[in-house]
Amino acid sequence: MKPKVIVYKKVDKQVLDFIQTTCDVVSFDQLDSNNFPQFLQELKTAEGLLGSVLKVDKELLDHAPNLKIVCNTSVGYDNFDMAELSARGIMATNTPGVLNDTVADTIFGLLLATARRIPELDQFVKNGQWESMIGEDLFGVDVHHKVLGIIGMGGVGTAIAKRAHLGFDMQILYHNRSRNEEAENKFGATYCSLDELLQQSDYVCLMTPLTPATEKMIGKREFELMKKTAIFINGSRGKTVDEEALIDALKTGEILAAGLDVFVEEPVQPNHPLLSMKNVVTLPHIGSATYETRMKMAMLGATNLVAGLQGNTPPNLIKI
Ligand SMILES: NC(=O)c1ccc[n+]([C@@H]2O[C@H](COP(=O)([O-])OP(=O)(O)OC[C@H]3O[C@@H](n4cnc5c(N)ncnc54)[C@H](O)[C@@H]3O)[C@@H](O)[C@H]2O)c1
Ligand SMILES: O=C(O)[C@H](O)CO
Repeated sequence: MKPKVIVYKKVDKQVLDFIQTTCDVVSFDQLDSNNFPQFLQELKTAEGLLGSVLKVDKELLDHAPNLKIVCNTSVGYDNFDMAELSARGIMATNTPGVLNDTVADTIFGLLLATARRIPELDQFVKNGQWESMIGEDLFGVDVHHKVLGIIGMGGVGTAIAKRAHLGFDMQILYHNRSRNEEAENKFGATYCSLDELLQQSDYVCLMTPLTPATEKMIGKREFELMKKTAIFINGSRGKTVDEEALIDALKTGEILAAGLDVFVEEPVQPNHPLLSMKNVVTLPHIGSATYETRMKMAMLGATNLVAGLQGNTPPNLIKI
C-alpha cells in the first residue's frame, strides 16, 4: 500500500504527478479555517506533509500519530519545532540552494528601490505630480561604491554579496556564525563583529534564519549603532527585528529608510504603522516568488518527501 501524504499548498501538477507515483496524495491549495478540521482528520493517517509556513509543533503533531516526514517548500524552517520532531523520530527537510539567486535579486531590487525611492517616485509620476524639474527633496542616495553589511552570510547572503561586488563595486562587510571563504575570496567580503558592521555600513542587510539566537537581534541598541544615513533591509524573518524599535528608529531619524520583505505578523495588517511611512518600501514576502524558482522549491520538497518515505535519506534532511 502506498503511504498517504498531504500536500497543503498549491503546487504544479508535475509535482503532484511525481509524488503520486509512490504516494497517495491528499491536497489542499491552502489551509484556512474552513478546511482545517478536514486537514486534521486527514492528518491522523498521513505519513508525510509537504508545504510551508504551517506551524508544526506538539499540538499539531498530537493529531499525526503516523507521520514520518515533514517537508518544507522553503529554506527557512522556523515553523518546525525541531526538538519535538526529533523526539518523535520524524524527519524534517527544507529547500536550500535552489532559491539563492532569485532571493538575492529580490533583496537587491528592494535595496535599490529603497535607496532610489522608486515606489514613491512611481506614484509621483502616476499621480500627475511631475510638473517641473525634480528637486533635491526627491533625490535618492547612491548604492554603488557604498558599504554593504550582510548579517547571515549563507546561501542567499553570498548571492547578495556577488551582486554587490561584481555589479555595484560595493565594499562588503559581513557577520556570520562562521567565516565564509567564498564570500571573502570571490567577492571581497570582510568578516567583522556585529557592532563593527552596524557602525560602518551604509546598507545593513539581515539574512539570518529565525532562531532563538536571532529573534529580535536587531533592536534599539543596534539601530542606534547604525549611521543616521543607514538603510536597513530585512529579507530574513520579521521576528529577527524588534519592529517597535524599527518604527522608532525610522521616525526619529536614527536610520534613513528600510526595505522590508518580511514582518512579525504576515500578512501585515493594512493599518500597521510601517505601511504609512514614506521611508519604508515593502514587499509581501516574495523573495523566492518566481515561477521558475517556486517550481524548483516544490519539486525539491517533493523529492525529499518521496526519498524519506522510500527509506532513503532525503537530500535536504535537517540535522539538529
Ligand atoms: N524573504 C524570503 O523570501 C526569504 C527567502 C529565503 C530565505 N529567507 C530567510 O533567510 C534565511 C537564510 O536563508 P539561506 O538560504 O541563506 O540560509 P543559510 O542557512 O544558507 O544561511 C544562513 C546564515 O545565517 C548564519 N547565522 C545563523 N545564525 C546566526 C547568528 N546568530 N548570527 C549570525 N549569523 C547567523 C549562518 O551561519 C548561515 O551562514 C532563511 O532561514 C529564511 O528565514 C527568506
Ligand atoms: O524561507 C524561505 O524559503 C522563504 O521565506 C520562502 O518561504
